Amino acid sequence: QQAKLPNVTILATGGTIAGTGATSTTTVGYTAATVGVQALIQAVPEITRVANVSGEQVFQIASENMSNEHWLTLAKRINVLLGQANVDGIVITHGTDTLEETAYFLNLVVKSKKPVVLVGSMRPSTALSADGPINLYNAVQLAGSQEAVGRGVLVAMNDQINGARDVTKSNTTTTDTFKASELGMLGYIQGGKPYFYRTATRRHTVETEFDVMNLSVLPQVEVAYAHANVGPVAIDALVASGARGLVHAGVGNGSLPAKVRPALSAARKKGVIIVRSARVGQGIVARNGEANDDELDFVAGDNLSPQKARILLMLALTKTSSTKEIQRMFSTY
Ligand SMILES: NC(=O)C[C@H](N)C(=O)O
Repeated sequence: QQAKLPNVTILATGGTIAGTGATSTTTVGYTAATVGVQALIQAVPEITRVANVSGEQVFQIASENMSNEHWLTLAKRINVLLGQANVDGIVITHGTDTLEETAYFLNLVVKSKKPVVLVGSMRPSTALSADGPINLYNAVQLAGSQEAVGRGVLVAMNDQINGARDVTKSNTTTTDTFKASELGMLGYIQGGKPYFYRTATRRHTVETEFDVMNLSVLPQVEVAYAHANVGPVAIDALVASGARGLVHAGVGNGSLPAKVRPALSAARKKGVIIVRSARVGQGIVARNGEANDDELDFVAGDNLSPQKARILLMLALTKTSSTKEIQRMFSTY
């Protein structure tokens, strides 16, 4: 242990960053989540010069298999670690498919100002020009930096820093996939130093009202996707399966197709909370815009993607079932 260096814990969860392929040119069709955390650290000995690093294997999964239960386990472990004086920051290695969702969940339930940085890779560890090692090196430096304190959960990939709320995977395979849509990234990591230009304005971490430390399950919230010719089948099935909340990934500005509106309205009358969002990927779904939310007693999803609206609605339902209160939360987080 070097006294001057920050203490960073790496929590490994799997993903392509821990993946292996048959050959150095295998960049699709590889196996995710095979390399353990100690091997990940040993592959980048440079990080031991910038931080005192320790590793824990929390799970070993491809992130398409990430579940609410995994999130609760991860959040609880992070809160315990960050409560210790000998931990300055945390890096989570993670598959990229649901990385943005884990990041937003943690952004709402981590109770510390210390840096929490998610990192993954688009190429497996065995590939030519694998992006995992440099991403991990940058993430550790960011998690150990003073600059990252109090900024909420961050994503460090491709030399760029993004905030958990706004970042999304935007390309199926390229290494520059993580973007904050039209809102832009927060900064860069260059030469081992973070450069921040912007900061997230929505409340996060220590400023939220959510606490998962005593929870073992989250309320069931599902997403129903709209498209031309859509009918009520999926919505009715999701409600019948016991959903307490439904996020409607509407077309355009969160519009409700005529065959969908009665099914959503009936679900609301049964007590299911309905959030109107959009499948478009950019822009705001505002209250009483393309639908009369006051009359339907629905919640407008602001600019959250459907998958992130699901997370906020789950956490909201741990506190309240009032649409007014939930609408306030969607304007706050
Ligand atoms: N690039 C990746 O990490 C993709 C992988 N399917 C995962 O999310 O685990």
